[in-house]
Order: sequence, then structure tokens, then C-alpha cells
Amino acid sequence: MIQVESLCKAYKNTIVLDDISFRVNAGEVYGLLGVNGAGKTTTMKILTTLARPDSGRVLIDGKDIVRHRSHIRSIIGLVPQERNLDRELSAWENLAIQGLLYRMPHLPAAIERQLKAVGLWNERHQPVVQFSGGQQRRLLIARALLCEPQVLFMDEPSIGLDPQVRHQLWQTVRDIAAQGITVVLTTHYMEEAQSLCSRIGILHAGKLLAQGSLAQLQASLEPSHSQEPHRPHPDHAPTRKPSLEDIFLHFTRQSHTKEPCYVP
Ligand SMILES: Nc1ncnc2c1ncn2[C@@H]1O[C@H](COP(=O)(O)OP(=O)(O)OP(=O)(O)O)[C@@H](O)[C@H]1O
Repeated sequence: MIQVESLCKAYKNTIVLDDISFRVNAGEVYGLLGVNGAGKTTTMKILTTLARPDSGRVLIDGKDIVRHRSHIRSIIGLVPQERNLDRELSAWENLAIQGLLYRMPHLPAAIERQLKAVGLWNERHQPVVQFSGGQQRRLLIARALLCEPQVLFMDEPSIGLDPQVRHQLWQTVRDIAAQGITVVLTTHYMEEAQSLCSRIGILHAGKLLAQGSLAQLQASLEPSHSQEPHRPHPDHAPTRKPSLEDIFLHFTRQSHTKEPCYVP
């Protein structure tokens, strides 16, 4: 569904994305996992046509996103990190503006469907300023799904939410994926990536250090793949599989031995 090939992006003389390549299969939930400043939002901005790459290319549904920007925008939805809703307007009005911009047919029915799907139908006439952080995040999801996208991009969807609301949001993401919508999300929460994503890319200082399913990432740390000498456990008991946090620390610590990436 999405093919990212050798993506590079620099701001002034600092490389922010350094030769990033990955693919996302149709219908999967793909997670870009990284700490603050890793390059997650920049990747999202490029994939959603809000920023241009310096080099490399991205194909969505077989089409180059730079050359077919309008078409790409018509088949994707974005849940941005910042809650860029109109706080003075109601939930209904926020979606109506989006629908009018996209000249959506049957707009009232579509708004009703999405507000019910995210559990905000009863609050539809409330101004957004009265919404909690979790409700605003759900409204952002409803807005992103209004035009029935094939791919939904979510930039740090659960940032700032308490654990209970975060778990509700995860269920919403699972429901979206169950409808066949491809989901690409960024996160710095290990648990979120592990619980939601079928495949994970570890992004660090602009480089994609590793990617795969959790099982594939775990296998990549096994002795046959590692340069560390194999030390059998003293009791010959089966050693526990590394957690995603172990894997993340393994790859990111290794990368600290390398030179920081600057362009001349
Ligand atoms: N418009 C810009 N101009 C200059 N530098 C930028 C710009 N946007 C991002 N950067 C820099 O690029 C790097 C990656 O930023 P980015 O927002 O993509 O990271 P991130 O992984 O999304 O971080 P966070 O989790 O904090 O959102 C950071 O060092 C940031 O300061």
C-alpha cells in the first residue's frame, strides 16, 4: 500500500531523515517508534504531502505522492499531533467544515456515522472548548475518517492521554484497522507499538535502525544474528524473549557509537 524509498530531508545543515525506506502492507497497522526528535513527525508530514522530501520517493497505492498530490490527499486521512480543531465551534461544525472543504456528498449522514463511531454523537452540539483531551482526540479521528480514507496517518495519537483513555483509543484504532483501513502511526510508547502494530520501524536520529514484526525484531537479537558471543543460561532454562523496550535500547545504543548526521 505504501512504499517509502530512500527518503532524505534536511533542515538547514542538519539531516533529519537519512535514507529512510520501508513499506506498509494494505490493512496493517504500521508503527514508527522513536524518541522526541527522531524524525517521526517529519516522516508523517512527507507521507501526508504536507512537506516535500529532498530526495527519495513515496508511493501510496502505486502513485508518487509528489506528482499525484491531489489524488493522494483524497485517499488519506491525518490525525495530527496538535489538536488543530476550531475550539469555538461544535463537534458537528468542525466536521461540517471539513466535509464542505472536500465537497462531500451526503455530508449530514457521514458526520452522524463518524460521530457515532467515536462515541461523540451526544456531544455533537457542544463547543470543542468544553471537550476533554481524549474527546478532542476522538473528534480528530472522526474528522480524519470523514472522507473514508484508504490510509489513516496518526501522529502520536495517544500523547497526553491518561492510561484508561489511551486503552479506549487503542480499541478505536483496532476497529479502524478491522474495517480494512491501513493505519500508520508514530509513537514513543513501547506498549502502544507492541499492542497495536503488526510491524514496527525503529526510527532514531533520522535513521530507520530496524523494522519488522515483534517476532522478527526479537529474532534479530538472537545469537545467530548478533555479534555478541552466545552465553547459555546457567540453568539451561529457556531465556525470556526480549521485550520491545530491550530491542529498542539495543538498536538505539548501538547507533550512539556512530557519527551524528550533518550535511556539509
Ligand atoms: N521546520 C523545521 N525547521 C528546522 N528543524 C526542524 C523543523 N521541523 C523539525 N525539525 C527538527 O527535525 C528533527 C526531527 O523533528 P520531528 O518533529 O520530525 O521529530 P519527532 O520524532 O516527531 O519528535 P517529537 O516526538 O518530539 O514530535 C528535530 O531535531 C527538530 O528540531
